[in-house]
Amino acid sequence: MSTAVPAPAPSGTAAAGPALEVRDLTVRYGRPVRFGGTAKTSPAVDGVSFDIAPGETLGLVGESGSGKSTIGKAILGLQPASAGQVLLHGSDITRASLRQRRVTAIDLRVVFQDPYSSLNPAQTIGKTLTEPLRVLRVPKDQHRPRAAEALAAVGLPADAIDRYPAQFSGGQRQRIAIARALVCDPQVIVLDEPVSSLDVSTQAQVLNLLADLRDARGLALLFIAHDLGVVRFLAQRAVVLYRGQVMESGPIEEVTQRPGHPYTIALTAAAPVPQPAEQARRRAAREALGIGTAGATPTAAGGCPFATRCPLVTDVCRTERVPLTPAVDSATSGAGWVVACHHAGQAAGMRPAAGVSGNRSLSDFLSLFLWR
Ligand SMILES: Nc1ncnc2c1ncn2[C@@H]1O[C@H](COP(=O)(O)OP(=O)(O)OP(=O)(O)O)[C@@H](O)[C@H]1O
Repeated sequence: MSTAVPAPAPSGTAAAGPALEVRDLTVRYGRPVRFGGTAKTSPAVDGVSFDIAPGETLGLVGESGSGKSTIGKAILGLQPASAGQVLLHGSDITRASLRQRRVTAIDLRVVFQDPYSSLNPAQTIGKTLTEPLRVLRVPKDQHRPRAAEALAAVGLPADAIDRYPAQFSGGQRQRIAIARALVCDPQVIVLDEPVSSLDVSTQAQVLNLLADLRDARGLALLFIAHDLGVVRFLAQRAVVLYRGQVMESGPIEEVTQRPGHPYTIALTAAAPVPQPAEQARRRAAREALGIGTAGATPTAAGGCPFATRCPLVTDVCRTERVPLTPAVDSATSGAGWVVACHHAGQAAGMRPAAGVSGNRSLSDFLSLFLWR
């Protein structure tokens, strides 16, 4: 069971509740039959809770296989939840019928990682953008003006509407995918690794665009990524996942600058920094941390999932899962900062000197990647 991490009220919307809430979400894929019986698979997502306020970005971060996309799919109704709830503006949409999903699809949109496979090459951009409007039965005379408005919002020329995906670069295609999400005028967008397939300078431009759109429209963004440095650029808060469980969660400054869980510390040490000497120092520090490889055997059910890789592991970690509890420094810093570690006090001593790079401007973001 995890602790919900409340979203701070953004300025001007103090009375508004969260746009999106995920409560104790558990997702299990399939149940393989072995030797004539049923074997329960371990859940891909295990008791995850968070919420996102209007105008806020929550970063969902973790290495491959940690369950990030599964959470995104469960929110969108593409993968059934085994337990828990998803609420959109307070309404439970966890088990919404297709008909109900048609209504929530106006408010809840998605942008996927790969702008090459997510756009139909045989359709004009106009047709792609107006498709959700047709499905949502928006009056036809509004289709073209709304598509044009969405293209303008993402900085593409008006004549893009009659062109085909092949006529655009990867970054422009991702802008088109964002325009397709915006055309319904949504309040929540799930961004599943939206910049991972783009080159570095294009990544920065798309992240800047997303920040501008969020601020101008009060969008709630769930930003799924494996890289804490990228998450830091856009998110106000972060949830760190490992094997489907929340290891740490809280304000982005705390999670990236003073991580409290050994797993977050490992992710932080893996994030790039713009100074080569510091990058080399971190590489050495990372090796000295003695954190095992990503493919390590999972811990037996009931213990901390990170126990087989953790340099601080003791017997209790192998048998008892610790609930999310306020981080060691949380009395003096951001509210809602929680860590699931038996040895969080000791873990603080493993932190790299400067956390993830504090750079947030476009040029600093670019320099961050030059030293990768
Ligand atoms: N359709 C599926 N059937 C069975 N298992 C699945 C399926 N999709 C994902 N999984 C498993 O669920 C777990 C979480 O996968 P998920 O794709 O959500 O992780 P992720 O953090 O998004 O990883 P990545 O960054 O590589 O996309 C993994 O162990 C994965 O193998």
